[in-house]
Amino acid sequence: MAENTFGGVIGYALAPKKQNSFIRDSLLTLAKSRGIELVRVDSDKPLVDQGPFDCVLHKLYGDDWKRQLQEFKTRFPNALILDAPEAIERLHNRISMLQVVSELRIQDRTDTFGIPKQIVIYDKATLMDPQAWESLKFPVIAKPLVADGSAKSHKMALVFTRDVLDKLKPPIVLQEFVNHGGVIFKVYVVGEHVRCVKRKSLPDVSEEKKVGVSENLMSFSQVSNLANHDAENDNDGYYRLMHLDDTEMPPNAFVVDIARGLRRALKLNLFNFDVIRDARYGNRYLIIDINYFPGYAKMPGYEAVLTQFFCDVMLKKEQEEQQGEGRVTVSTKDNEESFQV
Ligand SMILES: Nc1ncnc2c1ncn2[C@@H]1O[C@H](COP(=O)(O)OP(=O)(O)OP(=O)(O)O)[C@@H](O)[C@H]1O
Ligand SMILES: O=P(O)(O)O[C@H]1[C@H](O)[C@@H](O)[C@H](OP(=O)(O)O)[C@@H](OP(=O)(O)O)[C@H]1O
Ligand SMILES: [Mg+2]
Ligand SMILES: [Mg+2]
Repeated sequence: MAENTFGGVIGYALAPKKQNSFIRDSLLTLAKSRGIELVRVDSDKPLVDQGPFDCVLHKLYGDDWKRQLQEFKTRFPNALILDAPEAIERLHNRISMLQVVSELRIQDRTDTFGIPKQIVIYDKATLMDPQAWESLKFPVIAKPLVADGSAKSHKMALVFTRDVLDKLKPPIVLQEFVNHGGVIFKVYVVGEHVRCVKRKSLPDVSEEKKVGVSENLMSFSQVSNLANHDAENDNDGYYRLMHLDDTEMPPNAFVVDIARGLRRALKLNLFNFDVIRDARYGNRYLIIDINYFPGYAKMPGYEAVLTQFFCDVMLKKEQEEQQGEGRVTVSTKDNEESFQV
């Protein structure tokens, strides 16, 4: 969208860690130069008593926060909430999160996409029932069903054999581990903007390893965040070893189509998704994770991307108000509201 002059005030409500990484002076300055003021929401005070805000940008959890957003929306119907809590909640469960992928219809003759085979286990009894997982091929990754941003929700285990399943704590998702050359693609979405970057992932598991592992369960957490891997900052040689540099990116148009499809289906503006390329095929891509409001500051030039997005949001809000619709949100389901530029 072309540069516009519609500025506004955006209240941000973020956990301290997210605030530290996202709210940088470089972002504040650039946004300000385009008429966007970013103001911290004080979580010790009621949201309705703060502002006025044209928009509330948030990543906080819990019923009290949801109630506060609802109250704010009732009091200030023209204010935007980015994004709608009901839409975000879909990403808090690793099953509903990926269900949306199967709803996407994208025309591409060479590349295909989907999700790895997975099952959900709610209790120990089912976990110990061989029938429950007989359709799965090992190794599998055990992921907590809940993906609510807690440290616990990122604790995963690579499970090589069935006999260690009893060590897992349901509710979990068991997802087939797919070899993908040790490199993951992270696709950042900010409204219409889509950016794909390469990151470190788990290394492939060889056929020998599948049968002869000494450790049948390997725990890990946030592997793609472990270090900043780029060619210049390759302290442990991973970049060179895993050929991160040589790894071909997925076709950009294909990635953009998936991103836009997901955005529409999820009714979200701010998210990223993790994609791996199935090493068995080379043109088959699997979406394994979708995250609300990810670490945008890790995206090169995030200040310009976010600032443009804020301007686009303000422009669209202004246009819709001028059209006299009064309401700028698009109603979807009962109680669910979303806004997309
Ligand atoms: N099915 C799979 N096959 C191969 N590797 C996988 C698979 N699922 C996950 N991984 C690896 O495990 C890592 C963590 O998985 P996932 O992205 O689901 O967890 P997460 O904690 O939600 O991550 P994030 O920090 O991105 O939120 C991935 O980045 C990838 O390296
Ligand atoms: O703490 P939760 O709510 O789970 O969110 C995390 C996401 O799951 C991760 O995907 C973010 O890291 P990436 O931007 O590298 O995906 C990660 O980014 P951060 O560590 O920079 O904040 C978080 O946003
Ligand atoms: Mg992930
Ligand atoms: Mg995640």
